[in-house]
Amino acid sequence: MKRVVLIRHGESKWNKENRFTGWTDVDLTEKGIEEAHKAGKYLKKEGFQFEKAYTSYLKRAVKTLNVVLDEMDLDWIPVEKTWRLNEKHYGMLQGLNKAETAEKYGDDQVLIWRRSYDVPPTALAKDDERSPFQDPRYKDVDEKDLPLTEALKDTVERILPYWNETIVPDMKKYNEVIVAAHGNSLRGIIKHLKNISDEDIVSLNLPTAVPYVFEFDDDMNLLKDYFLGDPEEIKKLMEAVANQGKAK
Ligand SMILES: O=C(O)[C@H](O)COP(=O)(O)O
Repeated sequence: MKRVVLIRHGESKWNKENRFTGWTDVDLTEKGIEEAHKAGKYLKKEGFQFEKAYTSYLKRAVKTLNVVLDEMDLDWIPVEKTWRLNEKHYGMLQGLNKAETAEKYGDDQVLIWRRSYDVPPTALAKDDERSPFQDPRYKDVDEKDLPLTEALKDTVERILPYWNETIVPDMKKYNEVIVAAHGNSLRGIIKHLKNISDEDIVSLNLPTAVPYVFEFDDDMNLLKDYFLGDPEEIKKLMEAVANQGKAK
């Protein structure tokens, strides 16, 4: 059996302030670091032995992964970073408060921007200081691949080549790997793995730093998936994420 664990980063400073983050590189809060420690302890207790890890170019995911691996005494395993696992790019919404945006444009519009499969927020200008075109970390990315905004569909389109061409082939030699990424980039992977419809993916909300385990047979056919943790608590955390985009 093969196992891939997906984990969203711990609480970030902008999660705490309820701001759209996307590709903005914000740090974890103390609570976020604690959440990552808790996840690492849990994974260790359950006997996971990751052989490789994958994460994004954004520090909230990188640092979460480091804390998890440290808790598991697995600091030494190979870690591959890729821009393809970055969060969905939130365009002009990046930096805005989600509840205030809902007060201004309505809960329904914010739900479309956050969760619809194919409607992106307004794009950033290429020369906006927040644009990835202005950020040296993306200098090796083909310009045609760099987003100025994204719907989940666009996020899925840039993640799937990485899933299919890097992670799946790696699973020929590894039995257990971990992917530390973001709410929406992971929703994209989960949509693909579980064949979730464009309509049903709207209601999937991932809590921060809760390990989500996917078990596969040797041919990478999905056998089962489950969160590690108390189901009631996880349900409450998911509802809280959903409510972040509602007017107060
Ligand atoms: O980019 C963000 O703001 C968060 O990582 C995910 O936000 P969402 O739950 O509003 O999509």
